[in-house]
Amino acid sequence: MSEKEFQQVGESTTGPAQQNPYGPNPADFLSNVNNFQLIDSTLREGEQFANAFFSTEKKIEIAKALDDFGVDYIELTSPVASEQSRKDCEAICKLGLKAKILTHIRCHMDDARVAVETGVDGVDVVIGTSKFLRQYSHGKDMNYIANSAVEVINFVKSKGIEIRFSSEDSFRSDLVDLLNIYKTVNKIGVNRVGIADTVGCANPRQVYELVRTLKSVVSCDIECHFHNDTGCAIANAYTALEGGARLIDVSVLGIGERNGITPLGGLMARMIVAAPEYVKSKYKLKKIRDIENLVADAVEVNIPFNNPITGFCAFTHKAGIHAKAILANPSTYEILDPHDFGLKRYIHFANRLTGWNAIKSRVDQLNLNLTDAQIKEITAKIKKLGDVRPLNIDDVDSIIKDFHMELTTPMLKPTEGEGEEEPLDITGEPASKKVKTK
Ligand SMILES: CC(=O)SCCNC(=O)CCNC(=O)[C@H](O)C(C)(C)COP(=O)(O)OP(=O)(O)OC[C@H]1O[C@@H](n2cnc3c(N)ncnc32)[C@H](O)[C@@H]1OP(=O)(O)O
Ligand SMILES: O=C(O)CCC(=O)C(=O)O
Ligand SMILES: [Zn+2]
Repeated sequence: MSEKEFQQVGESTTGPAQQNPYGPNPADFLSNVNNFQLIDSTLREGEQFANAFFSTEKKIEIAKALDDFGVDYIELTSPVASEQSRKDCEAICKLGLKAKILTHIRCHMDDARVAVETGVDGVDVVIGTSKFLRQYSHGKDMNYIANSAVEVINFVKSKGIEIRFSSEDSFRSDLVDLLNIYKTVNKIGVNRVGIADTVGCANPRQVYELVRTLKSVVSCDIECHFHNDTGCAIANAYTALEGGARLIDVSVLGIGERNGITPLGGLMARMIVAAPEYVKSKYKLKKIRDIENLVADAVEVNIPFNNPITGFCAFTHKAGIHAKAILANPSTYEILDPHDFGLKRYIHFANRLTGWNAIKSRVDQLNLNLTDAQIKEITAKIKKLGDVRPLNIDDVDSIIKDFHMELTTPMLKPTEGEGEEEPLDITGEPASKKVKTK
């Protein structure tokens, strides 16, 4: 459907989010909903998306766009993945971006030695702690994991750059194992610990509980990484922040392994409702559409129709009841203000679910003078035609203009023998059936 089929309505609303009664509970002193940071992993997790191939130039373009948007960190593919990955990592480090540059490695000295030479601001270290990964991925026990974590962390710290330790598959790991390893790495001064829902199995309640528990055993910041296999990635990120996590991993459009992780745009939609001032002051929300288009083009996908914020109908209102209320006050059916994202709202009135209020607003836009009764009559014609086929804005405008013209043009008297067959208008009704009163 083209934009032309919609009527654009309204100016910026006065902060519907601020009136949201479901905002964070101010009594929750651990919450970081008003004080979170973003680690964008489009150039790491996102490169693991099935369709992704980023040339050096494309990586640089994406990194610059993310930096301009205001993400706090940009995470890059491991420099040991390939020779070009290492060179790209070095090239991005040299750009002098405001965002800190991280690279993501296995918990192994071989990887760490290469990582610290790239010029990154920090290293994200990960190792699987669940039974599945310990048995079938790397084959190491918790004791070995703890020892190699300590070695890698101390080494990276000695280079004067940030270090984060994360357990892969945290939600299928033994809680005691997890807390022990996190306590160990916290003690030796890791900058952050990470929780990863690697298979997307966690729900928001489990996330909240794990973050709160972890918060009671470590003093460093907590980062969270959520896969979206069961559709909880945004909700889990939000509850992680409520529970006291400080950093969330995102990628543009959520691209990553399988169906990906918490999407940057979707998380912004959630967070602007919860913390409007913080989000608006920190991130250039009007850039979201451009960044999504950039990445969508790069990995050859379309933006999903139901994407938060940028889905083609994210701010399009259709049913008559909705349209009437939106025209009166957009907050009736919008929790997000499209203008915050440099976008517009539309009323889709060319269909049989429309109502006379929506049609009246189109009549006003066309600068025509018709009574409410006349507009209701036009609405009935639109619905009648809308029962037969999909409509577009030109259909509706023709019905309106035709009706108006009939009102304002004097009827020609048929000469004898002519006019037995009255002309039908676009809706198939005799033109003379129109109400002529004002
Ligand atoms: C959940 C995640 O997304 S984690 C991040 C995933 N990212 C990547 O995999 C980056 C891209 N990967 C690569 O380029 C390659 O897999 C490399 C270069 C890292 C390794 O390649 P290869 O040496 O050929 O090994 P391969 O990929 O087949 O297997 C992974 C190896 O890493 C080991 N390993 C896996 N995870 C870890 C870990 N967290 N810490 C230490 N070692 C690990 C495995 O035991 C296996 O070692 P093996 O050679 O003894 O079998
Ligand atoms: O490093 C991390 O925290 C997460 C790694 C990852 O991509 C995952 O576990 O899904
Ligand atoms: Zn992941």
